[in-house]
Amino acid sequence: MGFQKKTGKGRLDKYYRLAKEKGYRARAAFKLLQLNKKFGFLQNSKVVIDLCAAPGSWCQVAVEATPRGSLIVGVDLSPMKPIPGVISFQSDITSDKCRAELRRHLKTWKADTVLHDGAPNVGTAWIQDSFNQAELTLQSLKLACDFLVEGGTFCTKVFRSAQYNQLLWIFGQLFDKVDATKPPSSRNVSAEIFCVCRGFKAPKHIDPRFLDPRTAFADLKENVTTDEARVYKPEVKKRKRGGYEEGDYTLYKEVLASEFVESTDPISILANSNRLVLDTLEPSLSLAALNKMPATTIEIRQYCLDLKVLGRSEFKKLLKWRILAREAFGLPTKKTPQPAVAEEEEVAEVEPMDEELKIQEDLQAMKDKNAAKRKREKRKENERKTKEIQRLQMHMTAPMDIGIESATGEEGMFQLKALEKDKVAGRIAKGRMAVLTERPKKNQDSGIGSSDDTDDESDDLNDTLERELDQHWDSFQDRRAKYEARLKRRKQEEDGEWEGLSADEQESSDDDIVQESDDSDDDEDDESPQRLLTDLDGTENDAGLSKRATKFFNQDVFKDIPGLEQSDSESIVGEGEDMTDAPVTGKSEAKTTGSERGSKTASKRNAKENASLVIDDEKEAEGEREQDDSWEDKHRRSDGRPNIDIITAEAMMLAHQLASGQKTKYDLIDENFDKYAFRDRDGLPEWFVDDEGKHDKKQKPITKEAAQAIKDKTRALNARPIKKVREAQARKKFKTAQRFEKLKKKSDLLANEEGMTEKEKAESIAKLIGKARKKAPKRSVKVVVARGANRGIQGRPKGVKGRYKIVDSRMKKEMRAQKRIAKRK
Ligand SMILES: C[S@@+](CC[C@H](N)C(=O)[O-])C[C@H]1O[C@@H](n2cnc3c(N)ncnc32)[C@H](O)[C@@H]1O
Repeated sequence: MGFQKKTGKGRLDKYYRLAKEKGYRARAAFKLLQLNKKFGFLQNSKVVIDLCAAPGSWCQVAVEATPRGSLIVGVDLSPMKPIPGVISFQSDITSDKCRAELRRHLKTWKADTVLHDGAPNVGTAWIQDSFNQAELTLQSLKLACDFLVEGGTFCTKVFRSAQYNQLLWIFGQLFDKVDATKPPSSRNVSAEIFCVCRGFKAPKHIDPRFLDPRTAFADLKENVTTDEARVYKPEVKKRKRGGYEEGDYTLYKEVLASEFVESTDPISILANSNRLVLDTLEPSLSLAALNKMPATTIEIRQYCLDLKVLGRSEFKKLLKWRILAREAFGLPTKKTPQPAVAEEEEVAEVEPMDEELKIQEDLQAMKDKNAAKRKREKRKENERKTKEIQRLQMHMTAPMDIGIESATGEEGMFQLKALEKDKVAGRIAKGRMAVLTERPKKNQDSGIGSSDDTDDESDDLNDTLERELDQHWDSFQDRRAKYEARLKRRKQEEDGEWEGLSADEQESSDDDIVQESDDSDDDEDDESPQRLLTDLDGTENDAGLSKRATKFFNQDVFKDIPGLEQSDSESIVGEGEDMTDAPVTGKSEAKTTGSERGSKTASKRNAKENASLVIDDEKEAEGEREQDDSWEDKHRRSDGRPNIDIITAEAMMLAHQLASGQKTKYDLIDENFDKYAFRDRDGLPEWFVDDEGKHDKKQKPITKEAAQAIKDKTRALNARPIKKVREAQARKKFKTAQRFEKLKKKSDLLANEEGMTEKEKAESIAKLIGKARKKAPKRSVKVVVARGANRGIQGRPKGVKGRYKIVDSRMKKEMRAQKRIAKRK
């Protein structure tokens, strides 16, 4: 017979695993451990009887929990592997033989505790199963009453069935204290419950009716084996515990077939008779008619010979035959119109049970199916979530992705479907169109609501406009916040560099900023959003110069430069823009300053550049500013500091000089005004200008420290593992963390385990840790066969490094032989 894995009902649960780990033969061990922990009856038990003990886990627990040298006797229908310290034998606990055997083992002793965890073969109808279980419990109680010492304990399994209350009542009569409990290790799906009956009263005389299932479960027994059950479920064989009927002491019963046909209770005849007689010595008209009927086939005759061997389908055929016979005899049947109420019932009796059973079965099947489906879905959902979290932890996904995915579920907040339902999507689409098409109209119109549109439409338009204004206002707020932050940052960076400015000027500059924001606030009333944004930037003053440019050119140095005042604002704006927004690089500074000095070439170039910088359109300006913003955002770290990677020794040296205060930004700018800055490039070929551009720079001296710093940096970069390796390392780390987390959970579970001692807990946890620990790789041992030059040598063979083992040709065979012998033992 193949081994069947217990996967049903989630059998491989934690207790199953724990039982395996601890060497218990069944997970049931934990039920007794938990019961004993709660009621503590095994500690003082010197004699224990375990009824229905196989495979023996309760016996194992009993050996552990009882005082050393206690007598433990286990009995079961099935054979049981021996357990040290336990006497076990095979017997039926309902038999007298079992009682005698127990007596033999106990001699004159009495048991302190009787355990019973018996379960008869189940799998038929639930009512039948539970009744059999209750019967078995009563049998075990009977044995307990025979063997228990006064004050002893009886611990038994009971099903929460119709007999449960009767059993509890009987326990109550025989014991001082009865506790019914379900230990945590007992599955919730199981109807089992455990009764711990303490303080056996040991009465001199026990009313035999207590221990007789016929009387103990008197009013329930009839329900269990009805005639219908016997006919429709003939495979459920029931022992005849009720004894013989009054005055009828024969087991074999014959009934005339005509009687069966005429009877109003055909079921009881089929259930209680052995044979339907079709031929009698005395002539009978009705039997003759039955014999002549074409429906009385050989098959039917065979069925009538022995009713006890018939199954459900045969009984059905007999009942059909009966109906045909009744029709032939003119007796009322279900098909005929109902002449008499009394006879109408007889056939109708058969159907309800059949249908009811079917409906019940169908209902149950549907329920099971639904429950399974729900469970499956829940499990899938949980698995999906776990995976997502893992992916997130491994940086394989962004939290946003989860949001999107989860939004696709039923509860998705932003489901388009849901929007469609509410017709919101349509409204949104409509609103958008309105924005695009109605805007120009609005400018032509004198005002909102002045059009001839219907009220609804104008309301929609108002809504849309309002929404749009809100959006503009929000984006304006965002941008203003960003702008102010940037401005502040710049101011901080440049503090001290504008030493030439007086305090008043500084104040005025501050005022300017306030003014700007005020302006922009005022502009809020202006309906053009573009204007809002342009003013917000506020980098220009009335003359078209940026503030910084104005400050710059207000310096005394520029006072005497002719043409600067009348220089077109566009070019100055360009310069101003360059000064403020472009990143400071030697080259750009050189260019800018070159133009300022009025050098012919540079000014020409600048004129070109400035021409390209001319901003005729506010939108374009805005776009550029946005580009600058994004450049700045990109090149700034989250803490607001510039994100510059220094990769050349020259840059490192400059950075060092700037950081140590040896030089200022303006020193660096000044240094760039050299002979190379004023080259006349007019008329030169492009390739030449390009090539010159690469070299017409002053070679700056590089300090030893800067060179070393760059070298170190490069070395550190090179020493860094490649991306793949780093990912693998991260994965490994993550997996280890996961394993550790699992281990922690398991240990917590074990630590909170009720049915274990502290020592056991510590041992189990140590075992878990041992398992989780990465095993050290086995050190390889070189096997050297002792032949040739190695035959009979002492010590390390020549040319062999590391661990070694010398073997000879016999060793393999001898080892195998030893194993064979050990197996035979
Ligand atoms: C759930 S198992 C008992 C498990 C046991 N307590 C343990 O811990 O290993 C139920 C046992 O009851 C036994 N059993 C059922 N009817 C019995 C009977 N009439 N006499 C003896 N044993 C019976 C079955 O053979 C089965 O081994």
